[in-house]
Amino acid sequence: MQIITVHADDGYPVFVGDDVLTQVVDYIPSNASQVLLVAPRAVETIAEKLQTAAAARGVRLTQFIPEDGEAQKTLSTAESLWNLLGEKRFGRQDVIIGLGGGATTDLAGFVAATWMRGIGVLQVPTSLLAMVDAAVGGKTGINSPAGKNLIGAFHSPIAVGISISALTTLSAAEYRAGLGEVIKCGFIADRKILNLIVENPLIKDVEWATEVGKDILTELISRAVEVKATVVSQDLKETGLREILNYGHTLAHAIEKYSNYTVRHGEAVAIGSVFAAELAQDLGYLSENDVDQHRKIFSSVGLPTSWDGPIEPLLDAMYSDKKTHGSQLRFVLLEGVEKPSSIEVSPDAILRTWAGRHA
Ligand SMILES: NC(=O)c1ccc[n+]([C@@H]2O[C@H](COP(=O)([O-])OP(=O)(O)OC[C@H]3O[C@@H](n4cnc5c(N)ncnc54)[C@H](O)[C@@H]3O)[C@@H](O)[C@H]2O)c1
Ligand SMILES: O=C(O)C(=O)C[C@@H](O)[C@H](O)[C@H](O)COP(=O)(O)O
Ligand SMILES: [Zn+2]
Repeated sequence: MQIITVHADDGYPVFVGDDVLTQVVDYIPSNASQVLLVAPRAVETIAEKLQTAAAARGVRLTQFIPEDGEAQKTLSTAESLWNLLGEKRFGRQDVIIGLGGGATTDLAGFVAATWMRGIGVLQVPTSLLAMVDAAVGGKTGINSPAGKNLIGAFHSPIAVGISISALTTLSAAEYRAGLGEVIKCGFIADRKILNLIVENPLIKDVEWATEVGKDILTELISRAVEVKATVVSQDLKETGLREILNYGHTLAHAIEKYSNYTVRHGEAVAIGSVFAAELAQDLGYLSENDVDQHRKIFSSVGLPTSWDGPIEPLLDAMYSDKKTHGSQLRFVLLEGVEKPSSIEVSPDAILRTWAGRHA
């Protein structure tokens, strides 16, 4: 087992191992008398294990089963959770456990951040995407009709437990979507991630990755978490540096919203990162080879690299992006692998690149 420490707020450990549920349960504060477990039906087997472990600790556990996927990141689900916390008389010392994919850890974290102005949350990610990204770093939130993740709070967890064995029940498509965020980390801060993926093409196959390739998968997960931990430890509230974790997300969030969340987050990040590379090439920061590298690596793991819908509604949605300053759109662009920065981009430049790639 490996422990990666995030130095934000009080600091917290991220446990990475085959099965680290016990380590997470050990972090339930000793004065907590109850725990709210937020977990979708897809991870019921792990939820049962957590219930047994919590019972052994003498805490009362209530489980809330949200709708699956992005549909749970809504105000009405958050309200149901607040009502449940009130009904069960949850106090400041009690905690929430978010068990599931990134949608669940975002929701559970947001409810923990807002109940009584903030109670503890333990994050137990079960999708690859949540392991390498969503459960770590303290960004929590829900969506609104105005856009994705527009309502939320920074709320660091007490601890995060990444049990690699959880991935054995994850679908092939969800697993590949998680690789989108892993590759993003490679481009912004760790070229070894890109090398590992190129050297191990079978990594795209979740069965291979969780059996024969388990050591490589574990290294990829740990490296991606290290990237996130290093950035978040320096800039928890995204005053600058943290924006690099948003590589590919300006377009990705617009595509997710426009497609009514039928495009997976990790798939949208792959499309958005390739577009960011094309934009960087048009603006003179990257070469054609760099753009090819983006297309090849994302498509090598079965991720999409382009989007066929119209650009106008996407451009409109991009103006709700949190990196926007006033009316000025900003993109995270690369000047090379491991060289990200946040750059103001005109709508004309976006339209030109979009038109060029469809020529
Ligand atoms: N807070 C952050 O820093 C951050 C970072 C990245 C992404 N996100 C958010 O995370 C969300 C995407 O996360 P996601 O891709 O995990 O989506 P998700 O939570 O919708 O999970 C994807 C699907 O996999 C299922 N699933 C999860 N674990 C499983 C398992 N072990 N076995 C079987 N099925 C399982 C889920 O029930 C769901 O159907 C988006 O809302 C995105 O905005 C947040
Ligand atoms: O942790 C961050 O910071 C990120 O930007 C990580 C992203 O992968 C993640 O999707 C995040 O939720 C996006 O945040 P947002 O502030 O653009 O909504
Ligand atoms: Zn993301």
